[in-house]
Amino acid sequence: MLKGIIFDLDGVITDTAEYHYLAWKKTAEAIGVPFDREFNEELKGVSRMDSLYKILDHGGIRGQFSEAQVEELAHDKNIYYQELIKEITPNDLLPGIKDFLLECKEAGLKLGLASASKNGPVILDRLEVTTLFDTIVDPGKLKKGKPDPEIFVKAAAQLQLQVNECIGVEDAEAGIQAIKGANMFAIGVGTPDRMKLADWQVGSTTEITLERLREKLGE
Ligand SMILES: O=P(O)(O)OC[C@H]1O[C@@H](O)[C@H](O)[C@@H](O)[C@@H]1O
Ligand SMILES: [Mg+2]
Repeated sequence: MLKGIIFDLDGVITDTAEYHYLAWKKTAEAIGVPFDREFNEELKGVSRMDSLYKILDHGGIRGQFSEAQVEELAHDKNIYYQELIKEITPNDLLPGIKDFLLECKEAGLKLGLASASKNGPVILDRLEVTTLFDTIVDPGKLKKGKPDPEIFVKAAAQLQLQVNECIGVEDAEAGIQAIKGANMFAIGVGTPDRMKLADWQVGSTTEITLERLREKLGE
């Protein structure tokens, strides 16, 4: 029986996925690595350092950078990103998502956040939805990032629920793999070709309601 819902943040609750894209594009192009939306899909859900290594590998230039230089590039990306998220307000919540969160709370479901982003708590505050979440997984304490299921398994444990009592919501292919790896039902926000592994694919967050979810779960 459904008792908890575990959400990704970027691209599910707010459109910060676009800001990550812009900040990575600026970082990649500054070091001569071509960067487009197609390649960006591979970075969705992936931690800051792992994303940067993917970019360096994509350009075939990983060997040219010392560890300290890589740290500096990651730091620069985060500065660009933090500049972009400065002006976030509750108006930046993706359509329908606040209603869904409230609906779930009213139904007594527990809500968790499973985002790889270290900026997650600040963004939730700016969106004024922090108090709706019963738990937030600290991405700094994970051994493995998405697509590993660890973050979703941990979120369920923090909610004091079994994995089969929880479902996950994601917009990244790596995120859907993580949810499925945790043996949970996955809602995928995105195009059918990218959300192939999802149990329920939606093109927009407006399509997600508790009634429809219960129908999909057969409850
Ligand atoms: O750099 P941050 O804010 O810690 O975010 C890490 C990752 O967080 C994920 O939620 C995003 O999908 C990734 O694009 C991002 O790289
Ligand atoms: Mg995401």
